[in-house]
Amino acid sequence: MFLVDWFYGILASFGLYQKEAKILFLGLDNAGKTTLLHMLKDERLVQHQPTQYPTSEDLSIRMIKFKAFDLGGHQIVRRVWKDYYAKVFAFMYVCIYIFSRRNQLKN
Ligand SMILES: Nc1nc2c(ncn2[C@@H]2O[C@H](COP(=O)(O)OP(=O)(O)OP(=O)(O)O)[C@@H](O)[C@H]2O)c(=O)[nH]1
Ligand SMILES: [Mg+2]
Repeated sequence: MFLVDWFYGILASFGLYQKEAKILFLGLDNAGKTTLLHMLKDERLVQHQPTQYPTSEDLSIRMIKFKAFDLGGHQIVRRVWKDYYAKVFAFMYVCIYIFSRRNQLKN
C-alpha cells in the first residue's frame, strides 16, 4: 500500500531499524491522525470517534518497530501533549487541506 510504503521510507531514511522509537501523532482535531495510524496498523480505512484520551499502539512495518502515540487534537487534550515530549524520536504532524469550491473558482 502506498501509505505504508511512504511511511516506511521516511522511517528507514532516519535509520530506524531495531530502535523501537517513540513517535507522536500530533495535529488539530479532525486532521486525520487516528485514521492514519490505523491505516498504518491494519491497512484498512475505518471511521473513528474523536480521540478523548491519549492512546498508544505498537506498530511494526517490515523491519521497523515503533510506538505510535495518538494524543488527540481537541483544545483540552492538546494541553497534555507536552507530557509526552520526552525521548521522542519523531513528531508526525498531520494537517488537513480542504480544497473548497471557493478555492477552485479562484484558481
Ligand atoms: N478525505 C479524507 N478524509 C479523511 C482522511 N483522513 C481522515 N479523514 C476523515 O477525517 C475525519 C477525522 O479523522 P480522524 O482520524 O478521526 O481525525 P483525528 O485527527 O484523529 O481527530 P481527533 O481525534 O479529534 O484529534 C474522519 O471523518 C475521517 O474519515 C483523508 O486522508 N482523506
Ligand atoms: Mg483521533
